[in-house]
Amino acid sequence: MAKQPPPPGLPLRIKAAEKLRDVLGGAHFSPLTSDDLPDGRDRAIANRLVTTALRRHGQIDVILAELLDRGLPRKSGSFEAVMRLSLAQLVWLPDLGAHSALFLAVEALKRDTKAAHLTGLANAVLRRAQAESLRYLDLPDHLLIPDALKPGWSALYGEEAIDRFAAALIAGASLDLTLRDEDPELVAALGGVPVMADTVRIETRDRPVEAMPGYAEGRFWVQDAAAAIPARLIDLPQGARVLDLCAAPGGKTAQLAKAGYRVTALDSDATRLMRLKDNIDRLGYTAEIVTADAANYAPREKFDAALLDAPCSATGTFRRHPEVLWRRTREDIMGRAALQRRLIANAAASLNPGGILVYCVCSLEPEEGEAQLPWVLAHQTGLEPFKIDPAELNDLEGAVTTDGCVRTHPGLVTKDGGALDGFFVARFRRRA
Ligand SMILES: C[S@@+](CC[C@H](N)C(=O)[O-])C[C@H]1O[C@@H](n2cnc3c(N)ncnc32)[C@H](O)[C@@H]1O
Repeated sequence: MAKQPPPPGLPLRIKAAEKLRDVLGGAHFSPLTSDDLPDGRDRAIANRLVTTALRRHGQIDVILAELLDRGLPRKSGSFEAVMRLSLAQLVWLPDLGAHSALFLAVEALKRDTKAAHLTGLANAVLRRAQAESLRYLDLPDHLLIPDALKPGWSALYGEEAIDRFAAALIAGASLDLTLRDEDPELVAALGGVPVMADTVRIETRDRPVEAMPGYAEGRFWVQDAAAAIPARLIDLPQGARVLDLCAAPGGKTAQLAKAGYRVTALDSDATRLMRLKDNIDRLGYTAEIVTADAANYAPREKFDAALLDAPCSATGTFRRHPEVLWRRTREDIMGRAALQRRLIANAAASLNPGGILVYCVCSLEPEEGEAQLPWVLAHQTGLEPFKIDPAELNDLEGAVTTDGCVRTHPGLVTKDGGALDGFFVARFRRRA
């Protein structure tokens, strides 16, 4: 007998569950691509399911705790991922229909040998969730932010920050591009809106970045508006030697090359450096590429400036990577803050007298940002603060702190009315 084709919608459900399961297991989230699901409509639905389940993670935790008396069954394959997708669909994606949330969950579990015995449980739980979906829709948004992050955020960004950041999480991020040249024609072809300096924003797009006009010709690169700020805070004559530390995949390397500097791009990850090389080749820029640990790199010739985009908790990127919120522990953040201090010390040692150091992290955590300033002043006596003037950032009000650092977060509004990733930037000068 001929093999039955799978029910419509099942292949995309299984792909979505595999993706979510990987992320729950520790992988970095990236949307499903045409290699995963060639059909654009299927891919869009699968990505909506996964991103909604990730953004609503904290609320889905509450629902699962209420509906699974004995918690999640252990060693149950794709069960958790399949349930989270269907709960996201039942409560927040009503246009996808309730029937498929139940039916396809059961069908997906039947095909997973580790979870096939749980179809009865899944069916019962999802039926109860369907009956309660209007009540779940009213779950408070503050549940979207883990308790571990709330005190630091309320103290630094104000009491209402939790609600504002939760709203930014649900809204997600637009696509920000940095332009290689002033390029009004391209901006019009892309349907972009100027955000600040050479950053334009694309609110809706109908194709992958690689298929957008101008990509193949290297006329832009993808970079959040906030991530584009640090490189602009180095203002030196063309030809100055600039060290880009923790450089891959090269967004800031490209900006430094665009400014006319002789750039050395350093990263410890050789694979990520291959991506950097592809990116700057596509854009027509050049840079010396070095694979090394930034904590002990000792250049033969010192630099006029260094940009240190240090590894961090990345909580500032939660609109694109909601999973970072649920991964970070206090210990983890403190460990990264200690590494950042080692990297700052070594970056300072690679500068000529008078050389500029820009330190930045895509983190919202004060330990990785604001608290690094007094530490530098106390322990890196060879560095002095080189305060950022609000006039240097006149297209983003409210981003420069009283200490002369830059602090962006998803509650700040850009001139197009949009939001930004969370970044902290401090600038120093090596004493002569
Ligand atoms: C936030 S990403 C950098 C993004 C990049 N600056 C850009 O604008 O495209 C952090 C980078 O730090 C690198 N990294 C982490 N630890 C490092 C170390 N000890 N030395 C050098 N690079 C490191 C990672 O491989 C990663 O590429």
